[in-house]
Amino acid sequence: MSKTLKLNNGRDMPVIGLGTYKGGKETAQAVKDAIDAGYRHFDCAWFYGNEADVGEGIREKIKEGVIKREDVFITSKLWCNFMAKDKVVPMCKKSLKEFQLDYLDLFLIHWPFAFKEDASYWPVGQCPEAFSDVDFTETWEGMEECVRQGLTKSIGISNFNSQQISRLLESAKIKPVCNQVECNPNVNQKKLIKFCAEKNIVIVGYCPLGRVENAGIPGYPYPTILDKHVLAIGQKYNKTPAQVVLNYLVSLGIAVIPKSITKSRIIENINIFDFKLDEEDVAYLDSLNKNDRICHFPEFQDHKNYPFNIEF
Ligand SMILES: NC(=O)C1=CN([C@@H]2O[C@H](COP(=O)(O)OP(=O)(O)OC[C@H]3O[C@@H](n4cnc5c(N)ncnc54)[C@H](OP(=O)(O)O)[C@@H]3O)[C@@H](O)[C@H]2O)C=CC1
Ligand SMILES: O=C1CO[C@H](CO)[C@@H](O)[C@@H]1O
Repeated sequence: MSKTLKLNNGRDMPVIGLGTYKGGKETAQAVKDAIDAGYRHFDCAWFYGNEADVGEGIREKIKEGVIKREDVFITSKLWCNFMAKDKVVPMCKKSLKEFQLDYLDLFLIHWPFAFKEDASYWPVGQCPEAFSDVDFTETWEGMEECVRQGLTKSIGISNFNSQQISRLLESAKIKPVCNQVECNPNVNQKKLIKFCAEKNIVIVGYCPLGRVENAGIPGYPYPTILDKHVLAIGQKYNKTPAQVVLNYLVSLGIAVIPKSITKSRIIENINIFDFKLDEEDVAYLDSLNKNDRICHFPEFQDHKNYPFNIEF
């Protein structure tokens, strides 16, 4: 069973969650395998188009008597085309309908930048026409309304930089519990983790395994789970490179959401709490940091709320 992190509203978030992006038709089975393996945290988004599949897996395990709804922590996210204040509650309700659930545990603003509602959902080649001026401070008022209406227990942000977080905190009535950002040894986010910890905001690390299926594609950072030295570190503890990397990330005080639809890997990725890396191994993993992201999307860098034009 996964450990938990305490959120600033007193709720607990399991440290290991199952990522679900591109889980495809295997998603419901992966969710069920994950529940059997001890996962109680599922990371989803309207943009992934698989909330119905995740909901199906959860409901089947509830029906089998393995879990109750309150045992699992379910996250979804608001996509960039729906950031106008009056769109937030309807989009949250839409996600709940897909899941066939009564409430979410966590609802996130997926990205700080907004697209026009009628633009494509991934408007590459259509910028800046597709950019919307709607600011995330306006969106946040809609997120707060979701809490008031009981649609979600907690709200948070994703892909926000430190300046954007400070600006949001100036007007927020309900504080974000977390900031979900890319985190793996190529971009270990130590500065952002420290900044957020000072504000009692937890970091959830996405692409923790460096999205290994993209290895070798030009422009993608080389996934550190394929690094020969990381393999050797794993052999020392009788652990796989993925387990080494996940253990390292969790030791930074964050939650992680590795995605897998492969039962053996789903089990592998949660069995990371029974060893502690030696200082020299941590130092090696630290040395891999280059602030090099998989999800940096330079096509949106002229948007006023693009998050990666500053260091963190
Ligand atoms: N907020 C945001 O903007 C973003 C959020 N996310 C979230 O974070 C999650 C994780 O990120 P993601 O991009 O999926 O990438 P990950 O870093 O989790 O890598 C997933 C890949 O690693 C493979 N894999 C899983 N476990 C192992 C293992 N033990 N050994 C070797 N290979 C393994 C998977 O294969 P297989 O499935 O075939 O087993 C898959 O190809 C997403 O699914 C999504 O939920 C991701 C990106 C952006
Ligand atoms: O959550 C996500 C999954 O990955 C996508 C594409 O790489 C991202 O755009 C998105 O934020």
